[in-house]
Amino acid sequence: MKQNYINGAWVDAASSSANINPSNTNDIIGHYAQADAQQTELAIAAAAAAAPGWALSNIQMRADALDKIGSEILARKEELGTLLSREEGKTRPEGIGEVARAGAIFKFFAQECLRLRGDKLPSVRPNVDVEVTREPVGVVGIIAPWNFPIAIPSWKIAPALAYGNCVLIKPAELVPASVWALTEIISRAGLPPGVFNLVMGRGSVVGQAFLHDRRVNAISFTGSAATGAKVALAAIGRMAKVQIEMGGKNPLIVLNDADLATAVNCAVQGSFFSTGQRCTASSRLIVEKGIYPAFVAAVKEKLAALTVGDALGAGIDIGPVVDQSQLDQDMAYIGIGREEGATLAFGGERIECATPGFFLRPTLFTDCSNDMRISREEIFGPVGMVIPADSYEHALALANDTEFGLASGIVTTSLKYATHFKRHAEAGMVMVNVPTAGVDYHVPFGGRKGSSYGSREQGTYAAEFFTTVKTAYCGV
Ligand SMILES: NC(=O)C1=CN([C@@H]2O[C@H](COP(=O)(O)OP(=O)(O)OC[C@H]3O[C@@H](n4cnc5c(N)ncnc54)[C@H](OP(=O)(O)O)[C@@H]3O)[C@@H](O)[C@H]2O)C=CC1
Ligand SMILES: O=C(O)CCC(=O)C(=O)O
Repeated sequence: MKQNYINGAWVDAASSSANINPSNTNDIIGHYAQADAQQTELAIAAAAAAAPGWALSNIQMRADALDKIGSEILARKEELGTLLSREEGKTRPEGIGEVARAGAIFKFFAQECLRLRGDKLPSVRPNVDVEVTREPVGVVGIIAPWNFPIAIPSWKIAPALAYGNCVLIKPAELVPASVWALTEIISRAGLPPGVFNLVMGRGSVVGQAFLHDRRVNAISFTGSAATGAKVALAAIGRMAKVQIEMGGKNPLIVLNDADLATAVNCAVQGSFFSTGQRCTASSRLIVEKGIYPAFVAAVKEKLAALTVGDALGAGIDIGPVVDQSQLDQDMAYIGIGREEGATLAFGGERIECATPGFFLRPTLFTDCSNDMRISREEIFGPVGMVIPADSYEHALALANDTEFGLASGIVTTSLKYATHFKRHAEAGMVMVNVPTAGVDYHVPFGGRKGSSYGSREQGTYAAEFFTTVKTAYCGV
């Protein structure tokens, strides 16, 4: 059994769960510990005990530890990327790319340790000094999803540690191996016991314990909108700091003046790569009527040339869906699209490969309307849909007509429309002539409306969540 890591020690749990390769369900990657409520309580107690000391720890020591972690991740990116692809199903190049991103994130936050800033200001009163400083929040409970098994945990863990917080992390049950491997690296970085704790187990047990224990000062969650709403309510109910990243129904507008190759590349990458299992996926392609026929024909041609198969295979463009339940959800939405009257222009069926896995042909619906369920609800699979638009103004109105607001993209050669779109797209991240998915690691990540709640993740903006502001007045 791969153990949990609590208070600086590897510990067995009462039970374990099998981690299964979605490309080949005969391949069991390993058995991973499942903490119960009692073990989770021990982890919370360890983190709470370590917090006061870690909050005052030397910033050079924190920077060195994070830098060491980042270096080892980068040095082992091929091995760790292979493991990631084996457990999650994105292709090996995508897995290696994600691991490299995780390494870069640790190195970025290693430097951020050294850049903690404050303000010293004159007071409006005579003979008084005012100082504004940032302090750690304390213990941070991290609840992670399955679709980015190492990048999302890293962009929560690295800033938490950099700003002097203790960490409790619960990876998604479907993908414990990447965070376990990351923990093994962190365990050798010289952090005091209790500063970093891995608590693998069920959301309903471990996640719930984080949410309801007052010693956990902040909760950083990424996952579905349904779970996110429950997490937010529980955290706010006891006044814990909370940051929630959820889904999207991200539009990509293609205008008549777009470069066709750029439009097709953005659409195919954004909608179908990583098996469409990205919250930033382009799940609504809103296409102006003048370019619509050429665009649909070119996307279909590109989809026909893609190879679906074992995530670890050479030359594979699209790996499997993550598990049976996600595959069932994708197939159910394909059925819904047909019933709603959308045209099934490509795919729509499972694929048999050499190994038993959850393979689905990339699927394209055309002639969709924005009020169909497939245009409003997040599918989270390799299913794209094309919605015709009469004009730029019509396309923008359709793009903004959604419950979500994570990413929003446009493909155009017009500076006027690009500039207008950047200003008027109701989303946290706006993309012009680049795919909606695939973001930088050093700038803020997050959305609006039903996609996100709380302050932004990543880049220097992460300090907002992982620190708390103190204003000190001093009579002189
Ligand atoms: N905006 C963003 O940044 C991102 C959003 N997502 C969204 O995440 C979803 C896919 O991820 P998925 O893992 O299925 O999402 P879930 O919401 O099902 O799970 C996310 C995490 O929450 C845990 N959890 C489940 N129930 C509870 C609970 N009652 N209390 C506390 N924790 C709980 C899960 O644990 P368990 O291990 O038991 O499943 C998992 O670790 C998609 O909808 C996608 O859009 C994904 C990535 C990024
Ligand atoms: O698009 C990206 O690079 C990151 C997206 C992400 O975090 C997600 O889809 O869960």
